Amino acid sequence: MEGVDHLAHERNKSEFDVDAMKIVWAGSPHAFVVSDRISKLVASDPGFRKDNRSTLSRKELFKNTLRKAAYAWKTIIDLHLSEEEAAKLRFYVDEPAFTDVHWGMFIPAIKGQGTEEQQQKWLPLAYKMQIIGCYAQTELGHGSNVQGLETTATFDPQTDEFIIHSPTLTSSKWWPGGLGKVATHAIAYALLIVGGREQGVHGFIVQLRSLEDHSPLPGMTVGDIGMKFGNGAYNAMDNGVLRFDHVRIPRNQMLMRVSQVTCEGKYKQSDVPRQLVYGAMLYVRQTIVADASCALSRAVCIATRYSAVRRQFGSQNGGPETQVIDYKTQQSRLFPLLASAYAFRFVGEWLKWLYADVTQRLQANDFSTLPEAHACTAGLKSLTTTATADGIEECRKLCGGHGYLCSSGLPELFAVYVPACTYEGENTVLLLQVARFLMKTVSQLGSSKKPVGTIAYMTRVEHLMQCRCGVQRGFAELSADLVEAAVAHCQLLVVSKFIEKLQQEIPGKGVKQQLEVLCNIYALFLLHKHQGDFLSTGCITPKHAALANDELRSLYSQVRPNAIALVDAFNYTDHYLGSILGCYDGNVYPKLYEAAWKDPLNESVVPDGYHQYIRPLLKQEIRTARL
Ligand SMILES: CCCCCCCCCCCCCCCCCCCCCCCC(=O)SCCNC(=O)CCNC(=O)[C@H](O)C(C)(C)COP(=O)(O)OP(=O)(O)OC[C@H]1O[C@@H](n2cnc3c(N)ncnc32)[C@H](O)[C@@H]1OP(=O)(O)O
Ligand SMILES: Cc1cc2nc3c(=O)[nH]c(=O)nc-3n(C[C@H](O)[C@H](O)[C@H](O)COP(=O)(O)OP(=O)(O)OC[C@H]3O[C@@H](n4cnc5c(N)ncnc54)[C@H](O)[C@@H]3O)c2cc1C
Repeated sequence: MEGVDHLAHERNKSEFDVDAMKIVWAGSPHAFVVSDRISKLVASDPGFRKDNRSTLSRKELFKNTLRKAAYAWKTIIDLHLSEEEAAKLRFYVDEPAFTDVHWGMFIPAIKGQGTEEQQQKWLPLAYKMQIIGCYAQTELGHGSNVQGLETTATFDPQTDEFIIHSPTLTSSKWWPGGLGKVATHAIAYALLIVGGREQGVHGFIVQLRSLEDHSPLPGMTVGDIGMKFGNGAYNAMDNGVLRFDHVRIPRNQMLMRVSQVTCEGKYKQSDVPRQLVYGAMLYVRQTIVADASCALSRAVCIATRYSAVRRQFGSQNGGPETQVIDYKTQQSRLFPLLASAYAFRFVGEWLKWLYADVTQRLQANDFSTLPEAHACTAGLKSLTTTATADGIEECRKLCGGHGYLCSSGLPELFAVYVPACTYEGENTVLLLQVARFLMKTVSQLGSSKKPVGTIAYMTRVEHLMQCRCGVQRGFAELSADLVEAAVAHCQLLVVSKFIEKLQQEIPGKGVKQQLEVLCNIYALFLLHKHQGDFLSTGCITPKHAALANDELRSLYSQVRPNAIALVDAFNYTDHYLGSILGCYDGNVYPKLYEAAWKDPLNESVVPDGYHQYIRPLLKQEIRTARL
């Protein structure tokens, strides 16, 4: 039935002020207003239609993405959108594109690693999109091991230029988004060689394509690396391959905030740490954490609404069957994911603050919090993306068979999201970075250097004092256990930031109570999942473990009447959700039925290929058929 809200009875059950929760989710009343306005603008504009994406060929999809990016840019200019509004527009357009890497990596790299002069020259061009940049770090042979990159940048004092060269096949740049077909410029990372000496990996601004006709400049071999996981989805992005054949660039195109090469060929290091070369990664990892709560909440919204619509078994006296959301097993799989979405939202907010704080300090040449910021961004990126990718897949299963249809929105969401576990630092490699930071801290316990900030708790963990002398030995041997310790540290961070959020004033009837329930679910679910570790280390007794489990069940019952309202609080439009199963009005079955008839296979009753392949089979003429 058109226009009927099939979930109205669920919405009527809720015990809290949903509008107030929408503001908590958005971050502030202002953020809510902006997000709400832009989401409706995108949803109502046919130029941003996306429901036909899975039926397009790669070439059609890519061209359509180019059109959308140009149309989005025109919208941003015509409507004089602010940076905040433009970022929201990109979010609701919901299509990976070269613009992500241009704004998310190319510009931040110039800002973080370029000198004042370099910023003045390049940033205005990039802000107006008169040049389009990509971030060319990874190579065919090396991604995680950045110091192992093979591309060389050799200084030629005769001409005051660097010669950028790919000496081997494995030194080909491989993966950079936007590189394949669009970018005019790259920040290319290469091993600097000055006066015959290797000086480590540095970033260089390299023009790739002509600004007149887009043809690759001399010495560049560049193209797309091919189809990626899932139909549609991330294939809108032109991840690329690039080889340099002795390409010359002026000396002033090496990003020189961290270290400089003079025209005489002298290599000089500033007093800023070398790690600033990795600054863009710090920034992007922080945005990836914020994005995790969006992707997870989207999947959870779909699975929760559908679980309230779907009925299986349990009919009494011919009455309706049981809504699957009422099964305790469904709740025990779904509600921890709902709680995780909220938990990741708040830790993402906190990480944004931490990043702003470290950036301010770096500008004032205070580098003291950089290692902690690196550990937090790396660890939380790993934790939240792993949990989100797994969570999206769990939501697909929670929707039964219909979750496997593209029209559920979940297969595409998974395909677009899952590379987040690999890009911007492979998740295990990042956890090893956290482990290294934790072990360094342990080795310093008892010295005059007291751990502060997110590791302050370590002084309170007595048995860490006993193991501090041995921690630098056997890191590689114990790395699998150390990765688990790093995960536990990050989980503690998420829980503690959720608790800190609850210590703030939170207006709105029943809002704080709902968040307390979700916070307890998140924490107790982790305790339940890892109870073996807690029991074996004597942190809890079997009685505690049983109590935690009982409490979890009771918390799930408290969430149940509020579940639909808790996902409504994300304020997602049907356009953004892109899911028949998750549509706001819950009118799932007629929409699924109608959508099926729109599939290209249903354009004709008898399929193409019938006369060639089916009829000869049926007529036993297969031996004489021309196949
Ligand atoms: C269609 C719509 C159009 C709409 C238009 C609208 C326009 C407006 C839109 C705006 C949108 C904005 C969107 C933004 C979204 C952005 C999304 C971007 C998408 C991302 C795509 C993915 C990109 C990539 O993947 S780039 C490549 C990333 N690569 C990696 O991450 C490599 C991983 N490897 C490493 O990080 C390192 O090399 C590492 C750390 C593993 C190496 O270890 P190693 O021990 O060898 O390190 P060393 O080099 O020796 O250094 C060690 C030393 O440094 C410390 N350290 C390491 N990393 C860092 C760091 N990042 N920061 C600080 N410190 C670091 C480390 O701890 C060590 O310290 P010690 O003290 O020595 O212990
Ligand atoms: C969709 C997508 C977009 C991307 N966009 C860009 C981009 O714009 N620009 C760019 O430069 N790059 C980009 N990349 C590349 C990406 O950053 C790398 O793929 C990523 O950093 C992982 O590196 P790798 O591929 O070398 O993995 P590997 O390091 O080869 O990982 C393979 C396995 O080895 C393990 N491993 C590696 N090292 C260790 C270790 N020291 N100890 C224990 N285990 C280890 C890993 O855990 C993993 O299981 C993109 C990648 C993808 C998938």
